[in-house]
Amino acid sequence: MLRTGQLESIAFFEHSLQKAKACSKRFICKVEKIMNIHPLSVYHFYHELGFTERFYWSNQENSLILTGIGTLVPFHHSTEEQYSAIEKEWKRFGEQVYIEQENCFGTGPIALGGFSFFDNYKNDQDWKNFGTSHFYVPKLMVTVTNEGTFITSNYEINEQTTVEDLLLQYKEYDDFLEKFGMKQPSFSQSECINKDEFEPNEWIQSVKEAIHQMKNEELEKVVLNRTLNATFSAEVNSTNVIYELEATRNVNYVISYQLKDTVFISATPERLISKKNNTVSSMCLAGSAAKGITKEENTEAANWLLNSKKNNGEHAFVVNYIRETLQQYCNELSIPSTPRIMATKSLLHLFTPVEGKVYNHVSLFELIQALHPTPALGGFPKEEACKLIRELEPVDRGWYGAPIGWIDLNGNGDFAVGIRSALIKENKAKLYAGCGVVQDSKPEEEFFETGVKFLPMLNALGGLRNER
Ligand SMILES: C=C(O[C@H]1C=CC=C(C(=O)O)[C@@H]1O)C(=O)O
Repeated sequence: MLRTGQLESIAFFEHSLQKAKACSKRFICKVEKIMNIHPLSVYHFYHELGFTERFYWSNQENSLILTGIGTLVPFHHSTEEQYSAIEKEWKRFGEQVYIEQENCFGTGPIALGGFSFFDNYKNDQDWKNFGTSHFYVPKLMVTVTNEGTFITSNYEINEQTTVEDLLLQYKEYDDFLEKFGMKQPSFSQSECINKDEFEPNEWIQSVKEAIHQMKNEELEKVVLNRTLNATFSAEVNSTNVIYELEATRNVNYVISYQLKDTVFISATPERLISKKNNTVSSMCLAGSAAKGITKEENTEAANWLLNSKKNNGEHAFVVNYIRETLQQYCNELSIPSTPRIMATKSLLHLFTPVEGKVYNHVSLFELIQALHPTPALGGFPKEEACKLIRELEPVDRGWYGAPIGWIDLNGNGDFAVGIRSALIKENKAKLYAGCGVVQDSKPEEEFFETGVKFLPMLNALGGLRNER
């Protein structure tokens, strides 16, 4: 399956092991271009290699699909300095890995992972595998780009490691790809047997309370989240959920991150920040309207949204915040003065793209830390809004609404905001949806909006099957 012949592989491992040992490296990375395989097959059959972690990432144009399985090195920190701690460890890893040649974008050693919404979140059972930050370098990763399909395999070595040890490991990956790389996963959706919106009346009361506080205090916007618990007749198959999300996608990202028995999955329209050399991209996404059925209804909804004072106000907090934050890191920044419409499956949003050029010393982790949470997920002012969220929300956000993505050793990468998401464990899923609350919000309308935000994920999970 792998393109490299046996002799070439022997030569590669002999050469790189010798080089790596000579400069005291602890890891070796091998990248190969291969014939097409479907990354979802690798994602689906990961346990055949005895792995318990897997990651799936695809962006809007499918210009980058990543599937990582197994952990070579984990990085996780529960301190409040998790961004700088992860960055430090990532740099250290970079110094310890032997790479034969400069790799194409999206291949080679990549760390996949994310952060929790709050630095010091409550010890929530649902999120116990995830913590405040979790990243890992996968043992095996498939990358699909416009340039083809690539396999990255990463190996840990020590003084005793022999070429035969590495070849044995390599053969295991090769056999796995030979056997499963083309095999169609069995897509079976489990039936939803119960759907329960968590404390709907209490949530509406919380929105009223937030609006009330805005009258007296300096708080101007807060984003409140609510949850829906769904139970299924059998274990939820996350391959199937990804497949459904991909088949009906019109969001920027489909992401899945599994640690042990828990999977966080998000079909999110929202990018927090991406970086390629000095170019960064972000976006302002806030202000929503439900889509209509006909084209005329959608045009009407889009016009309404573009002219809605309340939604434009909600959106402006995000634009101002992202502008003020990125200005500190960029020598060029381009943000259009008026928002446009972004359409997802069930909603229209106000959307303003952001492009910039950062100073040479600026890192992706620095930008993530500075931006998160934007007023699209926290509120404005940030501290007041976050304080109120913690007071009013009974369910921990975990990784909902937080940065999730990947980074390479050149410091390039892409981080999305984990909204329109669910946490899946066995036959249960908890879905998350939030909305911006401002002084002229109507609690029932916000309730409706969050209800619409649940739908694409609920649908992909199979929760709307009997209602279509
Ligand atoms: C907080 C969420 O959406 C954000 C992104 C787009 C529009 C939003 C809004 O109109 O309230 C939210 O700011 C969510 O989907 O959970």
